[in-house]
Formats: sequence, structure tokens, C-alpha cells
Amino acid sequence: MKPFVFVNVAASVDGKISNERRVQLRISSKEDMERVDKLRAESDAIMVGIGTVLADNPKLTVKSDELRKKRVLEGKPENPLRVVVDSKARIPEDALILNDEAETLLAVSKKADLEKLKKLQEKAMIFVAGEERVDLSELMEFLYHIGVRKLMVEGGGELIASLFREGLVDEIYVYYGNVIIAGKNSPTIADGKSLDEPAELELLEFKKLGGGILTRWRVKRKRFN
Ligand SMILES: NC(=O)C1=CN([C@@H]2O[C@H](COP(=O)(O)OP(=O)(O)OC[C@H]3O[C@@H](n4cnc5c(N)ncnc54)[C@H](O)[C@@H]3O)[C@@H](O)[C@H]2O)C=CC1
Ligand SMILES: Nc1nc(O)c(N)c(N[C@@H]2O[C@H](COP(=O)(O)O)[C@@H](O)[C@H]2O)n1
Repeated sequence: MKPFVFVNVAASVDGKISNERRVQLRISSKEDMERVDKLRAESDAIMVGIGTVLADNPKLTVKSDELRKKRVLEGKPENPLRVVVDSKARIPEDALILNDEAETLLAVSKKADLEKLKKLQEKAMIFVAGEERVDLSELMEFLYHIGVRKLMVEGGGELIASLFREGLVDEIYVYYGNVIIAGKNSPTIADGKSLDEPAELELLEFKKLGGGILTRWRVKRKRFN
């Protein structure tokens, strides 16, 4: 069993999610950021790859006081669980995602350094799965086991591509901001090795939002390898 997995990502019209320097760019409009905050508040957990943590140092918390209060009234923690996919436990000990505003699960592989894990254990729960890289299917089963039914994946491109390769994505939202970023080496919505066969999607929704366009897609076929 696995949670319902949806990806949310903001891209330029040319499909980039950052630039070649990998700095955090504001691609979403104000209206889109409000939508993203609602999606976070409705999720049980929010996942990112270590590449995103190293580049952006995100907090991955719900920004609206109202939405956090609503979660508490529903008997949930103020913020969803934060999940970092980090094979070798490269996460800096002072990363904002390890702060006490929310719980964090660090998913590592057997390659992770034990001494570093001992230190990180004070700040995050640790889950070990996979020899070289994190075994994402095993991680999904574990998340379901601990009560995660709705998982939001915020990126980056390498993690998103792996999740598609393993047939683990149910839906994807792409917000196309009104910008062109360019750059052959700029991260895109799905990076890394290309899929053996393209993932087939069904368009569920599209609408103008702020200066850009929001699209929502369902994944039709799930196994590609
Ligand atoms: N515009 C947007 O909505 C967003 C943009 N970004 C941008 O994306 C960039 C980071 O993306 P990436 O470098 O692609 O990093 P990423 O966040 O996808 O992390 C990839 C890393 O995760 C680790 N990993 C462990 N097991 C893995 C597995 N089974 N599959 C895949 N990865 C695994 C590896 O170390 C791998 O290098 C940054 O520039 C960030 O600003 C990130 C999130 C959202
Ligand atoms: N939806 C969206 N639009 C953008 O324009 C973005 N740059 C991102 N980035 C994602 O949000 C994370 C930052 O979260 P916090 O504000 O620190 O809570 C960042 O790491 C990306 O995952 N997303």
C-alpha cells in the first residue's frame, strides 16, 4: 500500500524549475503560492530531494496561520511531516527543514554515514531503505504504514523523474509562470535518466492563475520499466 502521491512544481514556459546556478527562483505568482499553501495544509506529508534542500534550504511549512489553526482543529499537527530523500545523509545539521516547526523524516540508503546519522537522529526520524539510493517504493510503504495517506512532492527534477520511473506518481500539478529561464543545464520538471517509455497523462484541469497557467494531470499508466 502507498499514499496518494501528487507532485506540485512551478516551471517557466520553457520547462525549467530553476536556473543553471540552481538558485531559488520565484516562478509562482502570489495566487499560486496561496494555492500551494492550501495543498500543503491538506497533505499528511511533503517530500523533497536533498538537491532541493541544498539549493533552497526550504522550511516546507504551512505559511497561513488560519490553515495551521484549521489543521489543529482537525486533530492534526500544525504542519505536515517533512520528508527528505537523502541517500548519503548530506543534509547540513543546521538545515531549516530540521527546525522544530514540524517533524522531519530523513530517508537514507545503506551508504549513509552512521556517525552523521547519530547526530541527525536528535533532529529527525531516520528511515533506511535501498543500497545506493533510497528505495522509493519501500519508503512509500513505510509512509503509508505510519499513517500518511496524502503525500505532496515538491521536487526537484531528479526525485520527480525517479518517482515517475517507479510508477509512484498519481497526479502532477504544473504551474507555468510567465517567464523564460533557459540554460541547457537548468533543472527541469523531470531530470536524470529518461524514462524507457513516456509516462502518459490525462489533463484534468487548466486555468489562468495570476500571470501564469495552472495545469493538473493524472498519470494514466504507472509501470514503465
Ligand atoms: N520551481 C519549483 O517548483 C521547484 C524547484 N526546485 C529546484 O530544483 C533543483 C533541485 O533539483 P535536483 O537537483 O534535481 O534535486 P532533487 O531535489 O530532486 O534531489 C535529488 C537527489 O536526491 C537523492 N536521491 C536519493 N535517492 C533518490 C532516488 N531514488 N531518486 C532520485 N533522487 C534520489 C540524490 O542525492 C539525488 O541527487 C533546485 O535548483 C531547486 O531550486 C525544487 C523544488 C521545486
Ligand atoms: N510552488 C513553487 N513555486 C515556486 O516559484 C518555487 N520556487 C517553489 N519552490 C519550492 O518551495 C520550497 C520553499 O518552501 P518554503 O517557502 O521554504 O517553505 C522550495 O524548496 C521548493 O521546493 N515552489
